[in-house]
Amino acid sequence: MPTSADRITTQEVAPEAIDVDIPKRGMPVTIITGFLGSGKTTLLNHILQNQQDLKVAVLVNEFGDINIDSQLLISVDENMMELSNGCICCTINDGLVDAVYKVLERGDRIDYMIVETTGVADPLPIALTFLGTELQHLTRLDSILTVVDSEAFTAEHFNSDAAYSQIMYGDIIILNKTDLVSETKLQDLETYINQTKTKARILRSQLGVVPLPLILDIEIDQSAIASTQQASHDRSHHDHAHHDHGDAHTHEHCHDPECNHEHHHHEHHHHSDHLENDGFISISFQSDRPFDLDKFQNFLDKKLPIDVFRAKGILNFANIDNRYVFQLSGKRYELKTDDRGKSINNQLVIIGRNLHREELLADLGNCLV
Ligand SMILES: Nc1nc2c(ncn2[C@@H]2O[C@H](COP(=O)(O)OP(=O)(O)OP(=O)(O)O)[C@@H](O)[C@H]2O)c(=O)[nH]1
Repeated sequence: MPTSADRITTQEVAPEAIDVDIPKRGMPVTIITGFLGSGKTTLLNHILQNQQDLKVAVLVNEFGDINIDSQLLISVDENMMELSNGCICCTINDGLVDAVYKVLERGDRIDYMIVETTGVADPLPIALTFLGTELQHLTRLDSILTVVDSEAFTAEHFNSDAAYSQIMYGDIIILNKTDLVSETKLQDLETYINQTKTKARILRSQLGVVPLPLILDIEIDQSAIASTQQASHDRSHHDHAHHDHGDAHTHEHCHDPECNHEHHHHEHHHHSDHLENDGFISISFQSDRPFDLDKFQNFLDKKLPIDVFRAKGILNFANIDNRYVFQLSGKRYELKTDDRGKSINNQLVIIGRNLHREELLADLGNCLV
C-alpha cells in the first residue's frame, strides 16, 4: 500500500493549484457492506485504530432515524465530526454525493475515504454513484468489502435481495465472527460463496481483524461489479429511477432542536415509514428518562418479538452512572458499559420484519422509570 507520505507528496506538489471546488482528485474509496449486525462498524473501528498515518474520512449511514454508529465512533450531533485519531466522520443524511463533496471540499489532508453502508443496503447503487456520476473524476473506487456474519448467514440470504447483492458485488468477502462457528461451517460457507460467484476472494476474521494491506488500497483490477456488468446495468436503471444522486439511503431525521435538550421531558418516538427494505423496518425510540434495568431485561427476555433481527442503542439506567452500549444481533445481545459518562437521552433503534410499532414502543415506554 502506498504510504500516506506518498500521497501527501503528490497532493503537496502544487498546493496553490488545488481547486477549492475539487481539491482531491482520485481519492481512494472503500465501501464496507454486509448484512445487519455482520460486523461492519467493528471492522471500521479496527481500520481506524490501525490505520497509522493514513488520514481517513468515513461516511456512515444507518437504517434508522438515530445514527448510533457515528455516536459510537465519537459523541457528536453534527453531520461532520472529527474523530479522536484525527480522522473525520460524515453522516450521509443529505445524500451520498453531497457527503462526498463535503469531505472533498475540506481544506485539510485526507488520504482515504471509507463508506459504511446500512445493513439492508444493496451496495450497487452506492458503488455506481462513485463510478457513474461526477464523482468518478474525483474518487477511485478501490473495492467493496462484504462482511458476513459466519454464524447467522444462510444460503437464503435472510430472504433479502440486498444481502444477495452484498455477496455478489463484494470484491472481498470477509467471513467474520469466526469465533462463533466451527471450522466445518466456515468451509461450508467458503464452498457456498465460491459456487455463488466466480473468483471470490475470501478472508476470515474475528472482530473484524484482518491485515489492512489486504483490504485497503488494493486497486482491484477486475472488480466484482465489472464482472457482473449486465446485472449492474439493469439494476442501476432500476435504482436510479428511484433515487436521485444514486443515494438510496437518505434518512428522515428528527429536526427538533429540543430533542437532545437536558430538560426535555417528553419521550420521542421517531419513525420513518418509508424505510422499507426487503420487508425490514426500523423503529426508533428516544427518551430523556432512564430505563429500569430489571424491566428492560424482562422486556428483552419475554417481550422482544422473534422478528427483531437487529437492535442497538445507547442506554441509561436508573441509579447507574455509566451509560451502556446495547447491541443485539440475531439471538445474541450484549450490554457494555461505556465510560463516556451518561448520555443525554436513551436512544434505541430496533430493526426487523413484521414488527408492531406501537406495541413495541409502548413496551419500551413501560421500561422507563
Ligand atoms: N462474537 C463476535 N461478535 C462480533 C464479532 N464482530 C462483531 N461482533 C459483534 O456483533 C455485533 C454487531 O457488530 P457491528 O460491527 O455493530 O455490526 P454492523 O454490521 O455494523 O451492524 P449494522 O450496521 O447495524 O448492520 C456487535 O455486538 C459486535 O460486538 C466477532 O467476530 N465475534
